[in-house]
Formats: sequence, C-alpha cells, structure tokens
Amino acid sequence: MLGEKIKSAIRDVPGFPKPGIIFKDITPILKDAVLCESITAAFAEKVSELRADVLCGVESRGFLFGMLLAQRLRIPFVPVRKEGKLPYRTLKQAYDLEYGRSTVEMHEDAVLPGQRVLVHDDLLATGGTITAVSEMIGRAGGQVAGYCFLLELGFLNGRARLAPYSENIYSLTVYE
Ligand SMILES: O=P(O)(O)OC[C@H]1O[C@H](OP(=O)(O)OP(=O)(O)O)[C@H](O)[C@@H]1O
Ligand SMILES: Nc1ncnc2[nH]cnc12
Repeated sequence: MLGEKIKSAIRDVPGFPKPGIIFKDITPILKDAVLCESITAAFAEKVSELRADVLCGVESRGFLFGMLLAQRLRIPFVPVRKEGKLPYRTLKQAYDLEYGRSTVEMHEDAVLPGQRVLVHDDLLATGGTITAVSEMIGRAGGQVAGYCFLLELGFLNGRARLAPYSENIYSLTVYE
C-alpha cells in the first residue's frame, strides 16, 4: 500500500532542527522515481474532483510534488515563498511554526478573485503554515478548494485548524 511505502521511505532525524523535534526527512522518497510517480498519480486521483483552477505549493518542500501535480492536473502552479524571495508585489502573512516563527508571501496577482485553489505541502504539522497560506488566499479573493499533503503529524491536530477553510483534506500518510 502506498501509505506504507511512503512511511518506510521516510527517515526520522531526532533533534533536527531543534532538540525535541523528530524531523521527517522526505529526501529518500525523491531518490525513488517509481514511488514519486505513484505519489503524483495518487494525489491526482484524490484531488481531481475538487476542480481546482490553480495549485499553491509552499516553499520549499511543497514545490517538489506541487509542480508535478499541477502539471498532471494541467493547472497553473503558484509558489508560496518565505519572506523576501519573490521579486514582484506580494501579499504577506506571518505564522508560528512547530519550531519557530515565519512569514509566507505570494505575488499579489498569483491567485485571482473567485479562483478555486488547491493547497499542497509535503507535511501538515501544527497547521500554522497552511492556515497562513489559507488566510492569504482568502485576502486575494480566492477560495480554498482543498488541501493535499504527503504526510500529516496527526497528534499535532493541524487538521482542525484547516476545517474552517475547507474540509477536503487529503494526506497520503498519517502519523497518529
Ligand atoms: O504545520 P506546520 O507546523 O506549519 O509545519 C509544516 C511546515 O513546516 C515545514 O516547512 P519549513 O518551514 O520547515 O520549510 P522547508 O519546507 O523550506 O524545509 C513543512 O514543509 C511545512 O511547510
Ligand atoms: N517534524 C517535522 N519534520 C519535518 N518537517 C516538519 N515541519 C514541521 N514539523 C516537522
């Protein structure tokens, strides 16, 4: 089963980037081209019913499968970046992370009023990042059609924070 294959490819790195965090390293997945293809296909099958107009992928690990999935769905890819990386005028949103504080940004014309947006990241932890992205999409006039993640740290309950934006939340692997 795909969820089990993903779990067995993920490498746990205790103490990174701070003591007390067990970091879920997805880089071994990227070395397995067949697994990457299966992941992209599984995402596409799950989210095609959402009829998204655009996919927002979150820097940096959300770019990896985000662009592959957007291509597969034949919809535009929008990079959501950390502060200070995008060249044109941006919308910004600050947020708390499992291990710090950060700000996300996207170009002000990246999501248009009325567009249905699929949001993708590699991992859902506290949900701080994706909540900030969802707020920013709303400020641009977009509507969150749903979310898809490679893995979810269920014990941090990030899912509960996303429900007000969309209840369509798909994770290929969940750590309870
Ligand atoms: O649900 P949350 O508690 O907000 O945490 C999840 C976020 O943390 C990680 O990104 P990170 O900020 O470490 O950046 P990176 O992808 O560039 O490594 C991960 O890729 C998610 O974006
Ligand atoms: N435990 C974790 N492993 C990898 N990325 C993360 N982002 C937030 N928490 C994380």
